[in-house]
Amino acid sequence: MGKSIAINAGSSTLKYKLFEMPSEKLISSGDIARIGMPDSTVSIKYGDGKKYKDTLDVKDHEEAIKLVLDKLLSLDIISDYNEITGVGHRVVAGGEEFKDSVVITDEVLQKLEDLSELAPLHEPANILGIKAFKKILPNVISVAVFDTSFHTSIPEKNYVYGIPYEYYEKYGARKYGAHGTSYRYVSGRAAAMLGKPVEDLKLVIMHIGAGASMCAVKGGKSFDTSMGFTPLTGVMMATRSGDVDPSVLSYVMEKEGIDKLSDMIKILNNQSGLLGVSGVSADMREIEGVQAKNHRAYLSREMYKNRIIRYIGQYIAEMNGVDAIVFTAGVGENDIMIRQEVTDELGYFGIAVDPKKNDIRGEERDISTDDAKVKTLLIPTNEELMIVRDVERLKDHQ
Ligand SMILES: Nc1ncnc2c1ncn2[C@@H]1O[C@H](COP(=O)(O)OP(=O)(O)O)[C@@H](O)[C@H]1O
Ligand SMILES: CC(=O)OP(=O)(O)O
Ligand SMILES: [Mg+2]
Repeated sequence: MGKSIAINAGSSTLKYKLFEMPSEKLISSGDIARIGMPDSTVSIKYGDGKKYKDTLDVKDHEEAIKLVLDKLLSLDIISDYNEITGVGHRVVAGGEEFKDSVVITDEVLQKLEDLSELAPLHEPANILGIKAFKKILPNVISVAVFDTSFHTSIPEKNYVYGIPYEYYEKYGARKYGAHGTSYRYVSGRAAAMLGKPVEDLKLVIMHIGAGASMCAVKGGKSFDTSMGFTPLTGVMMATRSGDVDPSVLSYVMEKEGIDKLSDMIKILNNQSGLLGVSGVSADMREIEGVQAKNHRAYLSREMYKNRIIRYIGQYIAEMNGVDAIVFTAGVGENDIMIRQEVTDELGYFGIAVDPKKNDIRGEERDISTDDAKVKTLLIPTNEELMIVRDVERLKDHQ
């Protein structure tokens, strides 16, 4: 018996879950959201139904990690850090090196630092979390669980870019994808809900939050996904552009007098997407609050939806069929209107959502109409559960 904690640093959030292991009983969960934006929110659940909530400005992931470490003790969730006997970290990029979760040694940590370029918004925060917990718990097992692992099944034809092949061979310039731990969890739950073996299913999963991606899961394995070499491509996101013709970059750089391509890529990562198009906010809730009177906010939301619709069509074609589509992550789990509006465009495929069943947030449910040919499921993701399971698995193999 022991307690394992999973740390999940997203682009705008820091989430944790503390489990009693091996029973997988949830002891506490916490979510710091809107990191780097005004009025960040802190929400912690612990004890028997106790809740702690606060609104303050959390400027970066370093502050967020300090806050989590502080609250674990000050709210009496644990009385000593040493009660924690396993730590698992979400790490976004594993490159071609890490195909499975791994115990973090100094050598592994160095390799993660080297991979930072593959997930510039995430890997530095993931590494901060690893170091902060190593400092207070130097002798406790610490495991990295990679977003990219689930995507190692993607066939070559889907991960090689149409650029000179030597760039892949020499530098690993290929599609790696992200959100794989979420896709792993959600595809398992989808199969359970549909009462069929995952091996027999074709799924399109939409992990749409601040970071957003889509995955075609065929027979339980990732077949294609929308994020690329880094988590910048694919659908449009909170601050990330999604797919763009690369020629736009050099053209705009010349016009705007931007000298370095890395600066332009930063604009695509941090100042684009919902934020860049609307000029209002990166947060879908704020966009929805003003879209009726602000055309750019309305447009940004229309674009967000349209990119999702486009990829659903693409993945149904690529898999030559689909049994179910699944909504998950911040927007997917909570935004009733987005789910309705997206699926309303997909009637041709036999997809139809029942507005009554869809009137729900953050709970597992089949939201399709009774006669829908293709099911639409709402499945809250649980990356943290997959993370502590991997800690447990690797504990025995240390
Ligand atoms: N009720 C809601 N309606 C619409 N969007 C929401 C709602 N609740 C949360 N979101 C969106 O979810 C996003 C966060 O998604 P999440 O998956 O938790 O974060 P991250 O991508 O940082 O891991 C935020 O951008 C927020 O706008
Ligand atoms: C990879 C990625 O974009 O993650 P998140 O959605 O947690 O920001
Ligand atoms: Mg996330």
